[in-house]
Amino acid sequence: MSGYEVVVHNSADEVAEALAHRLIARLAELQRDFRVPQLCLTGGRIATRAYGHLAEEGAHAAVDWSRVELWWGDERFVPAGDADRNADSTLDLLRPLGFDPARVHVMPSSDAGMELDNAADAYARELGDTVFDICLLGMGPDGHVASIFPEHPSSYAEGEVIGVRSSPKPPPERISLTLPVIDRSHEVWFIVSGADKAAAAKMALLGAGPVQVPAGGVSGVDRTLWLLDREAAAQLPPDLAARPGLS
Ligand SMILES: O=C(O)[C@H](O)[C@@H](O)[C@H](O)[C@H](O)COP(=O)(O)O
Repeated sequence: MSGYEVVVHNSADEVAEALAHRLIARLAELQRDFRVPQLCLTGGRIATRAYGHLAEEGAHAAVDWSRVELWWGDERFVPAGDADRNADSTLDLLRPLGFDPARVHVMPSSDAGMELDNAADAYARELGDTVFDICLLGMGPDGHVASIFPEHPSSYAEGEVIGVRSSPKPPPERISLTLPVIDRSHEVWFIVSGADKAAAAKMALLGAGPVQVPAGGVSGVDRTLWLLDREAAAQLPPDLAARPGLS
């Protein structure tokens, strides 16, 4: 288990740009070592902005996108094509990069012919013992990550992939990786923006437990990186946060 690094950017857009740049650099590095990087994506507004930057800048980068394996940390259990799906809009944005469909592991939609728990089990089988090189995570104002919510059965869940019911944030049914699977990632990168995240960021980084603040229960094996904007970092002790370029 790693300690964590905290980098504070001036704005949400700077966080999104920084994420895109870091992804390009790290994926290129992994490929130079002849690896097929395993990248786990997240939904949310800040991630979506970052994928926009990635699509623009990634086309000219030293990354062979057809040799990057894509996974998702969670998905809303709604029909394919529903505007609530994380993967559909992300793949639209990333289309210019030319990912290999065989390496794109989308979580099942609700119209795929499986009920929720079977769909979660199917994704667990697809995942097998995959270890993510990089797992991206947004964080909700309540400290939720993926679809693991505080004081909710999802925060106690065992296994690797779970069906989530009665999600405090709609839609109510979701599929999510569990904390143990996220924690076996080599690197976990949080991307967090906005004043409504400040209290949860503080609690997570100052050691709150995973049931109270799921984000606080997460760490990568080699690295746990928090990229925040100033608003989200507003309640952190001053000695905790580095400025960009220092890490
Ligand atoms: O499934 C969801 O309900 C959201 O995708 C959610 O988990 C999101 O990732 C975080 O709330 C951070 O999102 P923002 O980047 O939009 O703040």
